[in-house]
Amino acid sequence: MMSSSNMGLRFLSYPQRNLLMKLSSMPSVAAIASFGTIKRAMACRRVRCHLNLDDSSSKKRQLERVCSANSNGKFSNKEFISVDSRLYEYILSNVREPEILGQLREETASLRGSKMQVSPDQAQLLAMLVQILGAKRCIEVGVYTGYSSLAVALVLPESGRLVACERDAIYLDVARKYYELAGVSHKVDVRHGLAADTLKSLIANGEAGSYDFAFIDAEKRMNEEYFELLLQLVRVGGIIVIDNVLWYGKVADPTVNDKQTDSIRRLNKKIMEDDRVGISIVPIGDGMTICQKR
Ligand SMILES: C[S@@+](CC[C@H](N)C(=O)[O-])C[C@H]1O[C@@H](n2cnc3c(N)ncnc32)[C@H](O)[C@@H]1O
Repeated sequence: MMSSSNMGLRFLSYPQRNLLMKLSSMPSVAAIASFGTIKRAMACRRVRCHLNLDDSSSKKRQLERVCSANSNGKFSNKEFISVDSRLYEYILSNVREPEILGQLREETASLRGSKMQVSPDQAQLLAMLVQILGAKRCIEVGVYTGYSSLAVALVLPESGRLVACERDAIYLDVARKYYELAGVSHKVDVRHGLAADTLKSLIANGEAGSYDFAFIDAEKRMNEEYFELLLQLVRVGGIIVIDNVLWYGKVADPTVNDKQTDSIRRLNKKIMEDDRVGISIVPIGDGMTICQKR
């Protein structure tokens, strides 16, 4: 049996668990706050903090977690925390993950691309947003094996509908199996094909302005197109969530200029300047932007 302090580890496969334990023993690794990105956390840059090297190691660790945003005094030296592996484990141990989602996560862990899955804390946030909105009509772009879509479908009312867009049929087989097991198949309208085509067909079908909630989590270079199409499909007051907006921290690193990073940066800037939506970047997982249509 797992001790309560290790409860968060139940979310991890054995290789990930081992990796996390290694990370825990490395005092200055700022593990990125994502279940799906623990491997990448090994390469994660240290967060620069004001450290007193004479302090005890526990005090040092505390200071490492509390950092100061001190860019030209613009943000009044506001303090914030970085999530290391121990703190992230604590967060995971406080996530209420439905049993069926846990089973899907375990099954997915052995599949190619399992790191693409959103983390349990992210799925919990998506489900909560759907509930706060009282959403009935939702869209997901990028289903993979169905973890985030199942989290949403589980909290939709019986009359609710989730249009689930995915181009890879093999992943959809797993997703469909879990929709069945969870008893939510009737709420999920699976669309196998390119997501942009599906979104355009919904618009052509007169469904613009009729959706409450959308989640974008597919090919990052397509995000701008997905965002524009979804902005047509979502009603005023509805929400669009975009995943991976921090891109493992690369968006803030001026030395990184690959196409994917550039496209994520460009969209972040565009959305920041876009009066059509209210916005909030939430540093959960690999970063999510919550946009509310005005
Ligand atoms: C990051 S994964 C989605 C993870 C999922 N939201 C979850 O939490 O389990 C991205 C998925 O988008 C799919 N995808 C990528 N490009 C796509 C496209 N143009 N149309 C539809 N699906 C696409 C991929 O096949 C992959 O399964």
